[in-house]
Amino acid sequence: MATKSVSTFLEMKAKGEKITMLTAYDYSMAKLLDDAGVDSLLIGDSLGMTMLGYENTLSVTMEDMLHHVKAVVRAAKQAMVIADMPFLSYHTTPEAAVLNAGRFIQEAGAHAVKLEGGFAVRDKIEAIIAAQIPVLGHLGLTPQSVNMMGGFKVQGKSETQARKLIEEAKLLESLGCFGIVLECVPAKLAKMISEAISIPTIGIGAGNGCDGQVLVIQDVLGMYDALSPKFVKTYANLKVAIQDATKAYCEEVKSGAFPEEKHTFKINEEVLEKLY
Ligand SMILES: Nc1nc(=O)c2c([nH]1)NC[C@@H]1CN(c3ccc(C(=O)N[C@@H](CCC(=O)O)C(=O)O)cc3)CN21
Ligand SMILES: CC(C)C(=O)C(=O)O
Ligand SMILES: [Mg+2]
Repeated sequence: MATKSVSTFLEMKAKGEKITMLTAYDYSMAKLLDDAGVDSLLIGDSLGMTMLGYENTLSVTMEDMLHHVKAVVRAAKQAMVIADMPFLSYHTTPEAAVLNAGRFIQEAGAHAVKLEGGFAVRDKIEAIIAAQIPVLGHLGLTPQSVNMMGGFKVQGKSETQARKLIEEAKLLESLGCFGIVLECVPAKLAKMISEAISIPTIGIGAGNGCDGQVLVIQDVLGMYDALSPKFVKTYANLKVAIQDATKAYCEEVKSGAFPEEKHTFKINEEVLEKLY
């Protein structure tokens, strides 16, 4: 089966069919999610927090990202694979932005890239799209601006902020982005934006009026507790499952109950005889 693409996203919005997206950072998880039928896999720079243990996403490099994007691409058979551009990989010049976006396509095999911001990164988005690389926008809470925002806070609550968000969403549409992630934006504003543009909005903490939803997979599976944003729904509690399994394994190794005979390999008795 061919992978889902930019046109799939646009058709889904036109038909009113919701788009599903989850983050994935490694082969085995990406394979499970792809087999389960998720529409798109995002290698988020949130991997800096969930996979690498940083406090925010600012330390993540192109090399960190490429390593994980390559692993996810190997697993994806039907989902669209989107690589998140890390801090500083698209902020300097349009040329640098194209070359870095291009590495995700050429070296890693991603289908599209995502980057944060509106007016401030307009020329970079234009240049990447001119190079025929599909771009997913990202507005609202843009974690790479954490030091400007003074923390991970809901965005677009004031009239000025809300107007800016609406204008930026229209700008991204006009530049040719194939969708926009709306992160931590009031639900009614996100709905208004979704209705005002023809490209899909993918919400995270932005309510049910968006055209699709994205969450961080560790949050969905209940295996990362350094953060607990209000917008997360935990669909499984793997923290408990993983810790119970770990404790059971350790107990059985200590007691000698594991491994059992069925977990072992045999040697011919005649060979053994010669060794004695
Ligand atoms: N595991 C994980 N999940 C995420 O959703 C996520 C990451 N990591 N890393 C990158 C960013 C950071 N994100 C965050 C982190 C914290 C909040 C948070 O605590 N928000 C408050 C809202 C505060 C306010 O009222 O302004 C909340 O209560 O949800 C939100 C988004 C979303 N992203
Ligand atoms: C939460 C999503 C949208 C993201 O940007 C990430 O995982 O890095
Ligand atoms: Mg990100």
